[in-house]
Amino acid sequence: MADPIDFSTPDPSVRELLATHPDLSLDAHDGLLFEQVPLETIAHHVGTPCWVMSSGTLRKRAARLLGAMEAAGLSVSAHFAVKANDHLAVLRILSECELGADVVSGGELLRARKVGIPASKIVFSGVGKTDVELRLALEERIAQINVESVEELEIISALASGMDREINIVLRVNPDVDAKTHAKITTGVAGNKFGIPYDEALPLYRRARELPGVKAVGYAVHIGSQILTVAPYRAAYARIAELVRATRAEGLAVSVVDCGGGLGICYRDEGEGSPDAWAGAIRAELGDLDVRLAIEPGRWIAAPAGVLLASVVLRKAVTGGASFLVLNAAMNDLLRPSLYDAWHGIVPLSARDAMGKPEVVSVVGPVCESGDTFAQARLLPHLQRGAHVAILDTGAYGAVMSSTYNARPLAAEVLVDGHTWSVIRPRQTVEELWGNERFPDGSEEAA
Ligand SMILES: Cc1ncc(COP(=O)(O)O)c(C=O)c1O
Ligand SMILES: N[C@@H](CCCC[NH3+])C(=O)O
Repeated sequence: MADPIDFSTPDPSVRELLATHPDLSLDAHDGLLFEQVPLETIAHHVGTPCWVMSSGTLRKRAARLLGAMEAAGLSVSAHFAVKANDHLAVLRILSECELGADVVSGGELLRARKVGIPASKIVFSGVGKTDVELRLALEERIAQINVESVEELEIISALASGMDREINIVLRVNPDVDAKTHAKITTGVAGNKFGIPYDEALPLYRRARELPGVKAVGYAVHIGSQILTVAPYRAAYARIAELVRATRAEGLAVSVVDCGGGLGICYRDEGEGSPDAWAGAIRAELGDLDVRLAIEPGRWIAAPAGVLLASVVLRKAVTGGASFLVLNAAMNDLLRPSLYDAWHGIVPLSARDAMGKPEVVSVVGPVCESGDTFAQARLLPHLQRGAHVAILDTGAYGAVMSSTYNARPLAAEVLVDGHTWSVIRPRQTVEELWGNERFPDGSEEAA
């Protein structure tokens, strides 16, 4: 007899999706479990939309990544890319796993410090750090600032000298290597705003050695996100190795290479980026350089550790076409499908629903934008009004990219750990949406 949840479709079935998500399972009685917690329980008590993060998945994936580096014989300091998920509870778990932080704003820096990540384990990237943010980094004495332009180098030098400080700087190089990822998340080809053009890196390194307040210690490279093959990494690292050798040939010391992040995950059926292959690329190209190595992973650790729970508000029938399944989650919650046409698995929470007769539907949110679409022409089990679903792989670039567009309060967040769960951010109230708004006459209430 055919497996009732293994229906034939170009998209992965519920069973196939669960096979690539080991901490999600379908229990005949309790429905979809994250670790050992029935997600229906959370939907029932907390309501939807609701983000759910798994502590166990975060820990396992952090350990797996660090283990791959170690197995390759590499001593690497790992800095979690806080932009992927900046919730304090998530950062605390990852800091307990020995990860430092890669930050791109003063706010992220302070979040990392708030959970006790030592300044010595914080690196600061980004093309437009403000003076206020740079002063904060200098005051905190973070490990290094990844510099993205000559202009920024001069600003940091002036600020640091004014504060009588010296800070380690690493030049982020744009190696002009195509990461073969989505155009909106590639960062390492000429023309992207990120990094210093390859040919300008060594002259700038020379210049940095002459400037007060800054100590050039190495190079960084980050070519993009959701990278699934090792070839772009090898190409980028080979160029960095060449640069390190050329720099040393001039008698200049280089002690750090920051290999960036970008390792991709399996959203659909693309297979996930391999930590072993990534570690192999680092070892092959940079292993004999005698430098301190760093990585900045975000998505690979956090994305599969999160789901977004939503309810079916209604089914909208379309004559002669696929019905719309309108959810109570929307693009203001999860922006990735609207922004990048990203594909996310959608799985019913109830075991009975998950085994329902499949049909082709379009899954949309209620926001007034045609782009507010989670899935087009998706084969899903038949779902009725009120049914709950989990949108998978939303632990990275999910809640952090939410907005309150259409006056929709930010969704609640829950953390599961084994059999237990807790609310780590209550649902925002409508009153909180306008709590900071004032009328021009200074009053807080409409007349
Ligand atoms: C400088 C830098 N480091 C690390 C990351 C993390 O990337 P990912 O989440 O793809 O690992 C990013 C985001 O792409 C980044 O811009
Ligand atoms: N926000 C993007 C990734 C950008 C990574 C940051 N440079 C995503 O959801 O895939």
